[in-house]
Amino acid sequence: MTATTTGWGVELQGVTQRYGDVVALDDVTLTIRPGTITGLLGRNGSGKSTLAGLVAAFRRPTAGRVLVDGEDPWENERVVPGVCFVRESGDVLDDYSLKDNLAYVSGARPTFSHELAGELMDLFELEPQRKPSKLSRGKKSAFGIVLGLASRAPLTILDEVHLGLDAPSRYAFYDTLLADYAEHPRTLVLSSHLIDEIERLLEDVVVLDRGRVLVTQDAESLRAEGVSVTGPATAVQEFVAGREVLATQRLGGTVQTTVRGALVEGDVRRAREAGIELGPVPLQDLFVHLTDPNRTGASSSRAPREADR
Ligand SMILES: Nc1ncnc2c1ncn2[C@@H]1O[C@H](COP(=O)(O)OP(=O)(O)OP(=O)(O)O)[C@@H](O)[C@H]1O
Repeated sequence: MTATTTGWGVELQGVTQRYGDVVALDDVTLTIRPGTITGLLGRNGSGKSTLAGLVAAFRRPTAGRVLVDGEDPWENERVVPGVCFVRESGDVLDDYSLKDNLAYVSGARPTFSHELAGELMDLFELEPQRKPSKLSRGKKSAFGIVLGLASRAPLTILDEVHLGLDAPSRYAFYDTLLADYAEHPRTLVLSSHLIDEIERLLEDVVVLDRGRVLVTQDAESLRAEGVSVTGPATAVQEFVAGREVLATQRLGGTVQTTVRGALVEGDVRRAREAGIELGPVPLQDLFVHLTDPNRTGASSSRAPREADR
């Protein structure tokens, strides 16, 4: 295997995945840059796990092409050992101890770090002699994380693995992930519908919505795209005219509108003169607005919904 230090990239070209009548992914084209931490975000059922499963070569797409480090991963002896896909459900040998599971995985992963595995086992207080079937949900998730991070695979996909962890364990996971990523650059994909906690980790963001790509962008520019505009109703209405309005709330004569689209030169001065306050929008809020099923059109401006009035 030619594991690079900067990780493997992923490309999907016109990928469709059907399960009978269900179209889980619909003509998806996107790139995951090598050597980045990418957030694979989307509401329940949006197709995140399906996409991850295709990249990990668990199945072949109904149509389109999946490329991992430039090659089709399906039954690919070079690529498959370099892709580590950890699901919350956990793909472990339930009748074997954690220690035996670690031995099994390390044998299949040339990049596996026993040192990091040991550190993480201690951090999450996992006893090597225990069997996965005897672990609590949180400890099971933690063990998945041990396998995922210690594998140091050039492409690691962690699918909702942190959801079962309590808050201290989640923060320990985020810190360890960042520290290890800094020392051992690779491609990490974190799938989640809970964004507030992981957003500080993300360099790139892919948002899926009902099987389609809604956003694929670097996190910094996506953050800069969301602007909260607050002030007197008429002034705000004039200021946001021609912009993509994601949501509007009214409180008496004051209106708070969330718009998508980076500020342009002169906006800050114009806002100040009109008595308008401009502020950032958390990625989580932007995600909620973008994936709102009542939202029409991804790029056009729209009038506030009735419910907003
Ligand atoms: N094996 C399957 N058979 C039939 N339908 C499936 C199968 N796996 C997924 N689906 C359907 O495909 C769609 C996408 O599911 P997927 O699990 O990929 O979404 P997700 O974004 O990972 O969801 P969640 O956040 O709830 O885990 C859903 O409508 C789901 O019901």
